[in-house]
Amino acid sequence: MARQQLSWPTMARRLLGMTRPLVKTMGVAITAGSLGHLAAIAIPTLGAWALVAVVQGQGPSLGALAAGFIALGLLRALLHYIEQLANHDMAFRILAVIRDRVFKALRRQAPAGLDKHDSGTLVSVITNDIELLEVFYAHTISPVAIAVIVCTAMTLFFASFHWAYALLALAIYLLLAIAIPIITAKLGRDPGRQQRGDLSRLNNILLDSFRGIRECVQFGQQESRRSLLAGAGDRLARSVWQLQKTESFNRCLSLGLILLSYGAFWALAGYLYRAGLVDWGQVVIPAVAFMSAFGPVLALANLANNLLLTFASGERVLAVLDDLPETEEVSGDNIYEFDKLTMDNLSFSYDGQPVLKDWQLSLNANEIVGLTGPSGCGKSTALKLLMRFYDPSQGAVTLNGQDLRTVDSAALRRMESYMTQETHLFNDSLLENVRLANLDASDEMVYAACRKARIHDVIMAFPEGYATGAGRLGNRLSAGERQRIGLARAFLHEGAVALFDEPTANLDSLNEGMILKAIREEGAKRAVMIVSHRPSTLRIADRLIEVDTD
Ligand SMILES: Nc1ncnc2c1ncn2[C@@H]1O[C@H](COP(=O)(O)OP(=O)(O)OP(=O)(O)O)[C@@H](O)[C@H]1O
Repeated sequence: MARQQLSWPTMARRLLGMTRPLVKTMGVAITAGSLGHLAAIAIPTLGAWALVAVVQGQGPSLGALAAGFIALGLLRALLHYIEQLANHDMAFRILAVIRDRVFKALRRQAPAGLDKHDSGTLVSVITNDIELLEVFYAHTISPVAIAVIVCTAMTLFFASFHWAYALLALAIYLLLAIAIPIITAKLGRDPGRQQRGDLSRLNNILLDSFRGIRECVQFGQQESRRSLLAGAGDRLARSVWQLQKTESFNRCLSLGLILLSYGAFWALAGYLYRAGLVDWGQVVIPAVAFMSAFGPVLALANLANNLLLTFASGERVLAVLDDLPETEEVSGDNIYEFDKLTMDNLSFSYDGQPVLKDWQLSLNANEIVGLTGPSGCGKSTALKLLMRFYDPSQGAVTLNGQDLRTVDSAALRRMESYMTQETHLFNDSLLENVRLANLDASDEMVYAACRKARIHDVIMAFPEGYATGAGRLGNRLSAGERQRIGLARAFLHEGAVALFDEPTANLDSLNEGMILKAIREEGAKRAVMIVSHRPSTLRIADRLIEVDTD
């Protein structure tokens, strides 16, 4: 992930940009929220006004007053409901859009781009980080607008009694809504990032430990693993604690300021009264309104607390969206015939680390080419370049003479199948696990591919046969059996080119012989490249390429 550190305004602008299609819903939330807060402030203010009026002998009837309170209360409830509904409707719609964009970005980057990420971080981004953006969409945008509207309305209301009230209120609002969030943001930004980072580190260690549980047991590493987990848990607890301290400080600061402002308002009102600038009704009514009007601005002051985590998450989500794929998808014409795949003077580096240098290689229709060489010399990397998971740093891979960088990506995937050293089984039936190599294949075609890969009898021995769920089998399939499922997929794929990376590494000599015979038969209708260290496997090759690292 591009670990960019975005400024809060940049991030807010980018996250805000995603709300454009839902601007009407946001308008409803802001209108309902502003009116709802004004209705809430009007309840105690109406009480104060009635009190003053009664003392002056011209109060409203009790019935009218009660009706006013009830109407304002109901209005407040209804408007609050509408505000929350609109905000959450908008937030969850936007989260769906962001999730979709993140998955699209991951698809664009897969498979090569994803090698750079650890799966724990990606899982955190896809789940927790996106969820946390809800705070921004449901509890940040409209509260800011609502606070601006309500504070402006209240400042004007106070000015109608005396300009000094308005000035004091405005100063307090600005301190609460701007100064305190800025202080909190400064203090809490690093702890926020730290907390998100520590959480994904903990996820990584957990996933890693699950995957390596057998090695832990075999090599007696349970205790060291436990202390690694405990250490990550402690680090997370410390960063959460640090964040909590910032939040508590923020709350103390805002509540302290509000209490001080009560005193300041009463002192100002007392001064104005003694100076004969206001009557006592103009003391009580604005003072009660002042004390009741902090809801929206307090929400704004507390917002910085929530935004610390939300923006740390936003940074990670945007980093996934901004990550560039290793290779750009190309859309062009379909390719119907396969003639030749070549590497011309090709060099390739992983992040500046050279792996392949001046490679020359060709694979013709209906031939089997063996590729061998010392471990780490770049054989698997060469297959990935033939699949265009990566583009070369120098030179080119060409298909029928055309640079792979200009070949239609979907057509290329239809033309080439690639069996890797590890076969991943999805949590689906074995039938579907094989069929994913060719979704149009009938059940009979899947069985035939499995027979060729010498896995049919193994599958049929399970009580549910091909319907057996791969997830339920857990680790029951041996490495060789998994590998043969990978082979069955390669046989089922109808592309003109089949690339095999160590297809017989986990097989006994009997199975190896049978599978090589099947691959040999494939070679009659497809171009096959086999990467292997085994001379017995390479014997079926028409041509052998030996990589020389000197
Ligand atoms: N995604 C990657 N990022 C960085 N380096 C990588 C990556 N994949 C492989 N390498 C490095 O590139 C080199 C070539 O790896 P590759 O897997 O292509 O070798 P190989 O010849 O297939 O090895 P083996 O015979 O052991 O399978 C190795 O040094 C490996 O560590």
